[in-house]
Amino acid sequence: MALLTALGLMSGTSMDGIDLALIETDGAAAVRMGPSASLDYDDAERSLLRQALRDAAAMTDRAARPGVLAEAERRLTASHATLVRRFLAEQAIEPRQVAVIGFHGQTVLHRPAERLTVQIGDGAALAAATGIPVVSDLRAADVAAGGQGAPFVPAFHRALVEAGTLPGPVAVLNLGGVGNVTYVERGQDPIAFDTGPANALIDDLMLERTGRAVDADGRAALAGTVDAAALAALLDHEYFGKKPPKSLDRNEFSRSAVASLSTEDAAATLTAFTAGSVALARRWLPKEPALWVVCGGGARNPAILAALAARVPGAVTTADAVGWSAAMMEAQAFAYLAVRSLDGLPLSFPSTTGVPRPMTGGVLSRPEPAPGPTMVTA
Ligand SMILES: Nc1ncnc2c1ncn2[C@@H]1O[C@H](COP(=O)(O)OP(=O)(O)OP(=O)(O)O)[C@@H](O)[C@H]1O
Ligand SMILES: CC(=O)N[C@H]1[C@@H]2OC[C@@H](O2)[C@@H](O)[C@@H]1O[C@H](C)C(=O)O
Repeated sequence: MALLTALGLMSGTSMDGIDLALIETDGAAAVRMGPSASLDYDDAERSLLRQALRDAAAMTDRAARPGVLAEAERRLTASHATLVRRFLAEQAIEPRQVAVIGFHGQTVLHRPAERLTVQIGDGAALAAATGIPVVSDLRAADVAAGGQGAPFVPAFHRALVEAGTLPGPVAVLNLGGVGNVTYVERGQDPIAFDTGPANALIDDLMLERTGRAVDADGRAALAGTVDAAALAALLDHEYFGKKPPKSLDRNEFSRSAVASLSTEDAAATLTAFTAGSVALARRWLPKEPALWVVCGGGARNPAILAALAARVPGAVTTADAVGWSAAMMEAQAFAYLAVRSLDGLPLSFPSTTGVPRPMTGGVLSRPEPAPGPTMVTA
């Protein structure tokens, strides 16, 4: 099949901004990575999204937009449109050169056990604003069919691993707000699930203690000491004993176990918690991974990378070090998934989300056709 040019847009659980990536792909084995861009949310957008998560907590109908959700969806869609238009102008790309946009939106609620996952983001409005077909709501069909609706990046992780020559089995570890792993052995369906918290608890701690939601370069954690009792309490959570498929809501875990510790010791302990939950995830993998490829913002935190290397027997590296993009992996993945959606190919599998059968999905919104020439009659 011919290669299509696709844009992927991701607004992840850390709610720090939007990533955009261009790829060319046939939706199968061929993936060529192109330029990318990001747009940070401003403080007003960040607090609006945090409020949207609170207002979504009581939702039972995924189409409802209680509280600030409607406003948050409008603002978020407008920011995505701004980023797309800015990127196309900078790269001198015409909208008609882009076959599709994969629009993840922002997860505001994820309760797969209740067949409920809610991503805000208006696909039709984004198509109208950009003049490009948009595939949105990519998780909905999976959850409606009984799947976890996450993780969804594994189909892309597999394509990358199978196109390369890395020593296997390979575990691709995404450390965003939440962590998820994809285990890839050549010729087999990927195995994937959420591992536990990645940066979300660390971000929330730092926001509370310093006013800035990041432990930049792991500096606080590297200056602190792990509190063994608090770490044991954190790791004593039923999620880690649960067999995959399984996925997490951003706010599934509490950081109350580190509340009385200094900022440094609390950060060190939460960092060890992230690494420790990945180490526990190994019990669900058929073989010990030879290589762990870390992507997402966690790949930029040396304290997390060191804590991980101390806890897993395989080698630990980053996506950038193997020629992929740690920062853009998810945006690229949603571009790839949008092309698969156009082709009716599966986005998720029984071994990734627990969906009963390989499942396609996504909702396609086409821009209105440009008005044709007006007939002038005498
Ligand atoms: N230099 C850095 N040092 C430490 N942490 C960092 C650094 N840069 C980014 N991060 C962390 O990475 C996170 C963002 O990662 P990423 O963009 O992969 O998350 P996301 O896509 O929003 O989340 P998810 O994958 O869960 O949807 C933030 O939580 C931030 O704290
Ligand atoms: C419901 C939802 O948005 N989940 C996110 C979240 O952030 C990381 C982890 O939890 C993962 O399951 C998923 O994102 C990535 C992109 C995925 O679906 O692969």
